[in-house]
Amino acid sequence: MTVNGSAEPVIAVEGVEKVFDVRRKAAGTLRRERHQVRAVDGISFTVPPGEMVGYIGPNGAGKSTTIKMLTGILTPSGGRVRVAGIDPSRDRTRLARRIGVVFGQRTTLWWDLPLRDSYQLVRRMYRIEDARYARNLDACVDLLDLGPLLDVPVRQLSLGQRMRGDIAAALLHDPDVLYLDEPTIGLDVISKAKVRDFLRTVNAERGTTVLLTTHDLTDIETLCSRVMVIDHGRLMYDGGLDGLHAVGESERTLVVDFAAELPPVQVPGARWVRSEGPRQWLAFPAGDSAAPLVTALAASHPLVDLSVREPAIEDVIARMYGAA
Ligand SMILES: Nc1ncnc2c1ncn2[C@@H]1O[C@H](COP(=O)(O)OP(=O)(O)OP(=O)(O)O)[C@@H](O)[C@H]1O
Repeated sequence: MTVNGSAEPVIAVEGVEKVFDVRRKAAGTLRRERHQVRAVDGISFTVPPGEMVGYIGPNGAGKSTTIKMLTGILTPSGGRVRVAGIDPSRDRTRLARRIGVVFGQRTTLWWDLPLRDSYQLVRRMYRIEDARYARNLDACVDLLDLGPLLDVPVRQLSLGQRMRGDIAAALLHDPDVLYLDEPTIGLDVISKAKVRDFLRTVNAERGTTVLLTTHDLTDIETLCSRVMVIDHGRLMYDGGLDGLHAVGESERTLVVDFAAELPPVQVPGARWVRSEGPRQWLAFPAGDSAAPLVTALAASHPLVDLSVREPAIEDVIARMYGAA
């Protein structure tokens, strides 16, 4: 990748705005009034090559609009965007060779074609040379377990299989930057883990820069060193996940099944939340490790089972605003 090794950011966004003109019916009349929606309202950030950044926020916050401006689908109303040194809205075709895009909610594959044929079309579209295509396809097939799926039409794939197929398609041309919009939405636990492992490997081995939009905090925790939070079109936070938890005073929950019904247990570092038969819920700061709690509980009471529940990203954000 050409920008790798230099201090140049691969994504540079400076004071970017996107205003939509919409017409809405005025209350109590049949008239339609003009109205402006500031979907993105003056955002600035840079992403150095090889970083994996989470881009999160509540519904309607402006995430997709930002990503569409970074891919060149939408032209900003103001400000400046550069991706791999290219102005996306001016040179979308050139940019397409440098970026890969995956939307969890829809496929970029050909519905009636087997995966193998879809990949051939991608190869022709991007004019990927034979050796590189073979190398990238082999790596994706291997790491994403796509071998048995290559001859299956896309419409017959499960959501998790299709998502793995989509991610491979986005990487065949070796993009510098990968945009992922809800890549684990609707997937089961095993498929989610596979997708996350794969993304980590791609990032580590190829140095691909990743911008990830998700509502699943575990995606962010397992993949991203940095998170940006957007709300009402503005960047509310840009930093490490620990900082977000601290600002949001967020908590994780330990769900413990004891061998017998017990009075509320008291453990240092945790707060009893509720009990239901032998099951108890204990909250602890999201930035802390669960290990000392588990050790303390196991030492004092026989345990049958336990699990840790992550705070929903909406809760973290809601608390963040509550604390602000
Ligand atoms: N083409 C459009 N025309 C008019 N308004 C739009 C358009 N696209 C987005 N918006 C508005 O811009 C705001 C931001 O939308 P956007 O889709 O970027 O949010 P988001 O953060 O991606 O939300 P979600 O998590 O629900 O996908 C919303 O108020 C939305 O209704």
